[in-house]
Amino acid sequence: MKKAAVIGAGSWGTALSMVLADNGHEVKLWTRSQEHAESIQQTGKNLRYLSGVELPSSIQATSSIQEAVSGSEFVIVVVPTKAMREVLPMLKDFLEKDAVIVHASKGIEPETHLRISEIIAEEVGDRPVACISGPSHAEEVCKRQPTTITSSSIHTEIAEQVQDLFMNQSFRVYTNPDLIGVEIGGSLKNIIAIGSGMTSGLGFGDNARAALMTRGLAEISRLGVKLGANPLTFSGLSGLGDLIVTCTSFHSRNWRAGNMIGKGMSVSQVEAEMGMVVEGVRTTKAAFQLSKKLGVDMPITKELFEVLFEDKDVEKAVNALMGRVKKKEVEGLMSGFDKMNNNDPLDHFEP
Ligand SMILES: NC(=O)c1ccc[n+]([C@@H]2O[C@H](COP(=O)([O-])OP(=O)(O)OC[C@H]3O[C@@H](n4cnc5c(N)ncnc54)[C@H](O)[C@@H]3O)[C@@H](O)[C@H]2O)c1
Ligand SMILES: O=P(O)(O)OC[C@H](O)CO
Repeated sequence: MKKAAVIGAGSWGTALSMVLADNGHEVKLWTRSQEHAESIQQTGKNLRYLSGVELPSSIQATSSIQEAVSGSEFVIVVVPTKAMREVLPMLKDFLEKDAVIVHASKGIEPETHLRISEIIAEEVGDRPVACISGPSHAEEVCKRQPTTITSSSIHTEIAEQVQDLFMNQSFRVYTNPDLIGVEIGGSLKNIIAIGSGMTSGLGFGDNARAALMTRGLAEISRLGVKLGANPLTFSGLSGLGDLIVTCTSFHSRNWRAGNMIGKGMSVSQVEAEMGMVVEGVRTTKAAFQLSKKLGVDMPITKELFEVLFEDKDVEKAVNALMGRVKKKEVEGLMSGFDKMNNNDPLDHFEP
């Protein structure tokens, strides 16, 4: 039995608390407001974010970050990316010496272009950090439906500790040492999910969605490899896996946001309507900036940036993508494979 603090009682923090409680760990779930903590304690439910779900009674909700973090061996941070710089300084002084920080959020910071593990390093200093990411909608995890994710850390033993912490019969956890690839894949799929929702909002069908997902993965991989990721990570759970789930599910906030924009709503109207974080909007800005800085061609991200931040008409964005000059498919996709040490890509996957 381990002691764990989950920082952020939105849908994902709550679902992860359930996995940890199911595994017999002592779980403190930190909420931003005292009222929310009291409501969870009194009703045994998170009425705001996962209303129909009965939480294990062992989960202790608290609005005291000191109470949550002190004594915890694992601190799982699950707030939206834009809240990281507010929350991390609040918990920093209460961290135990050997506490492992795990983050489960998916985003890149605009302007700095930092991944979340890099923001953590800036805010709390040099500590063991892991990221968990993969195709995992909270709505299904809390029903204990089969889910697979990846635990990633540059320290193999930390990734494995986190794997052991979360893994159970309905929640299967793999490890991957490629922290850059895992964080980039999980963050950038949200951009493509917004685009996928837009195509449905515009009335397009399966062909358009499949095109966007495939070419989206190509540009995610191009940027990731430029940043130092292993290209094969993008065909794993935190890459292709998460892209599939987010681009094809009504659970996805990013997909739903794109769908509403495709039907004609403005970005601000959509964000107000959702009431939950839509990470892909800010990440589109960050990825667009990064692609320009690094000279990486990301045509889908560019068009979505113009729709989301420069009021470009969605249909004009589609026309711009479809009317690009002719290209070879495979050459661009394969660039970066030379970074692999091994000549046989299949050797990189464990059975
Ligand atoms: N929902 C999912 O199924 C899911 C799955 C995997 C990953 N994620 C990722 O997890 C992260 C959190 O998503 P979520 O679905 O739980 O979001 P959510 O909108 O359901 O909840 C966000 C939580 O963060 C809190 N919060 C917001 N701003 C804050 C601030 N400034 N300070 C402190 N707390 C603040 C909110 O009160 C809320 O409890 C996102 O990065 C998301 O991409 C979500
Ligand atoms: O609801 P979304 O679009 O934020 O996606 C949630 C998760 O990232 C899916 O794995």
